[in-house]
Amino acid sequence: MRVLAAMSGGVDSAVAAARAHDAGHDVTGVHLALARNPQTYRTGARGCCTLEDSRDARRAADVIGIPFYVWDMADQFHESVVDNFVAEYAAGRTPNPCLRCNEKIKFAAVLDRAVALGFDAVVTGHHARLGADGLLRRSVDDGKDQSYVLAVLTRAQLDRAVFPLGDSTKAQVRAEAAERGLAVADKPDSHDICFIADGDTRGFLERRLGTAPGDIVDSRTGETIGTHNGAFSYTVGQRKGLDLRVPAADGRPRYVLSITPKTNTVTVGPREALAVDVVTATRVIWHGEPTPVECDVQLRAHGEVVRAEVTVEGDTLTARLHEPARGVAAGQAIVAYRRDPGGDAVLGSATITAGVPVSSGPAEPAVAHA
Ligand SMILES: Nc1ncnc2c1ncn2[C@@H]1O[C@H](COP(=O)(O)OP(=O)(O)OP(=O)(O)O)[C@@H](O)[C@H]1O
Repeated sequence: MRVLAAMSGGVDSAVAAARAHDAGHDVTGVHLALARNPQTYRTGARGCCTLEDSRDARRAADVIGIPFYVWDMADQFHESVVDNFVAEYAAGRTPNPCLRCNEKIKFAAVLDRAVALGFDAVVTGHHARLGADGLLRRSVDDGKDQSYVLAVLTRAQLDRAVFPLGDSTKAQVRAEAAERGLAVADKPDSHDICFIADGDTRGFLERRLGTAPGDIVDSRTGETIGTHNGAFSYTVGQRKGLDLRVPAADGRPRYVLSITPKTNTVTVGPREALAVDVVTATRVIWHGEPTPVECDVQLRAHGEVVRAEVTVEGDTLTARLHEPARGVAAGQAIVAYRRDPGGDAVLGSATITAGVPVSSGPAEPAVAHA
């Protein structure tokens, strides 16, 4: 196959490209320049957007012995990922930009351009597997598994994806990189959000959206117990960073229960009020298995899995959880997995719209738009 290896400048994608080359594919390496001002992006720790990353990717391609190009995708990245990230927070939701980048950039803009240039597939260093049945599966390395942020891909996108690392642990990948003489063998893993240089999401949102002082309200009493600089920078389930002037009567911490953009209000309550046992979601990608189906669901990146009955009707997915989950935020993905000894298989995914609090009546939106 003629394949395009997406090379971030990190160790994973360097080894993925090398393995694709060893497997006999005709591999071309491409680094995506995603930053409009690369110098403002984090250097060193990040594996995606700096000039240093671009040079690391080029050096790795040279060692492997494959042609290498840099594609400037900064405009598409900013429009599809960064602007969407800001808009989602402004609407009171909690987006996952890595998932969005996979959906709109790596396996859409990049894949489309690759196909137009005559490539058969895109190779990445994601930690995930593709089964013989075409279903996405978790990596053998639980701690590194990235199936959650890939679960949004359609069958057509998965058919043109190659993930050479899914059967390896991160430690094995690093050891192999060293054996291959790849200078990135010890490069630190990327963390946080690549376009937020200092890791301060709230500061980033305030620079984009301005500050908008408003109230933090107690769900039980309706009393204003604190203030904030913009409801948009909070997330359901959040406990830290709440500036409360009235301590809780029971002395227990309070958590964000909901965000209401229209009134710029953040509502907080005790931990037990976060528990939901029904989750609804939209923008469904489902891989065929008839529903209702008993499966595991994951409700946020690196979150725990919960057993549930999942039903898909049209573009709505409903998950009835067998035990309550907390911190379920609109805008995050719900990913359904079928247990499988060869790596749990992704049955489908959807974007969370609401969680229904345990033993409450009709669905209460996690975000009130009224
Ligand atoms: N700027 C980029 N240019 C090209 N490919 C990229 C870029 N950023 C990410 N990728 C691709 O997406 C994959 C997953 O990205 P992610 O940021 O999660 O990687 P990572 O864990 O940092 O991996 P790596 O060690 O390869 O950087 C990478 O392995 C790579 O194939």
